[in-house]
Amino acid sequence: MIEVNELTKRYGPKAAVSDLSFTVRPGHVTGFLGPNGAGKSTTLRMMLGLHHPTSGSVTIDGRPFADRPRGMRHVGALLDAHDVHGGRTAQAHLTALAVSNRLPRRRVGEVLEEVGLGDAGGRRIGGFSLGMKQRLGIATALLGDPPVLLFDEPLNGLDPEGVKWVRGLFHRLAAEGRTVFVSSHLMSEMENTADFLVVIGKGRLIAAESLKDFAARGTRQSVSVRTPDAAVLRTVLTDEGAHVEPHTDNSLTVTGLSASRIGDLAFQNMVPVHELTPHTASLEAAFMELTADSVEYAAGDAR
Ligand SMILES: Nc1ncnc2c1ncn2[C@@H]1O[C@H](COP(=O)(O)OP(=O)(O)OP(=O)(O)O)[C@@H](O)[C@H]1O
Repeated sequence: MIEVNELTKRYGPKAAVSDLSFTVRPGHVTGFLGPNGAGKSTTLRMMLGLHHPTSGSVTIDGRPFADRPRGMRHVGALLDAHDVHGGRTAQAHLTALAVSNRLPRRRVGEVLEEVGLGDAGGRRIGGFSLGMKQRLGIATALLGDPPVLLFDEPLNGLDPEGVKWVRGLFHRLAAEGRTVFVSSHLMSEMENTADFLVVIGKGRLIAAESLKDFAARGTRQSVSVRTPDAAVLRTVLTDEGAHVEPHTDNSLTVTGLSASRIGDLAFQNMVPVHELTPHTASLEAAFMELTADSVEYAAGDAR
């Protein structure tokens, strides 16, 4: 479990992270979402003891990461896929890390296979595509077989097949009981990847909850209803306190009542219903709404 307690990081007068508190639990994939510049990378670096907080603390399973002698055996991280020596082969890069962290050398072959780079182990990293570098970064995080895994934008540069593979891998790692914490600035990337979300904007916490609860915060749920007696049903639903928007094709868009309540009311008033479709709020819409005030640079800012 990762516990972030009232974490603040200032660079001069600017606060990159402000009074941030949240918990990341094992057994789930938790998405760490926020627009560009929200403070995700700064927070991840503080989790790993690479940046010192101005105030507050982060513990991983009860202790700061810096106090963990087992290092890569306890926490695996991918922070920047480009941060590797291009002249080395993937195999040499991982072997150096295995040796310096006293990990068994056999892990090198295992993790290369695991990330689909089994045939590329002998090639120089300088010739790797961004997607291959991401896979190598994931292999590095897995090298120590750690219970806690942190990934900064791991889906960047992956093709659709690669994205599908990463999602499967993260779900499997979480199902094994590990803590999997994954950052992204795109809700679309997290939608089928994470079970829980920690959302930040301008360094502050916006939400820490399940994906389902997060979606429910956004645009209100609406229901499409189609009926030959649109005028009658509109009156019935409005009397019940719903907001009803009529359309020319005998359909209504209703907010403020559930689909089942609308169906019951139509039945009680003998109004035939030809369609009743609930529309849940899109996650993207919820994310845009909640972070709208936190975007550092929006289109139209340039003058
Ligand atoms: N070393 C630094 N010196 C000064 N300001 C910094 C430094 N590192 C980060 N910042 C600022 O802190 C804020 C948070 O940056 P950070 O990289 O953590 O955001 P992020 O959410 O990871 O963004 P992105 O999705 O663009 O990577 C930004 O405004 C950034 O400009």
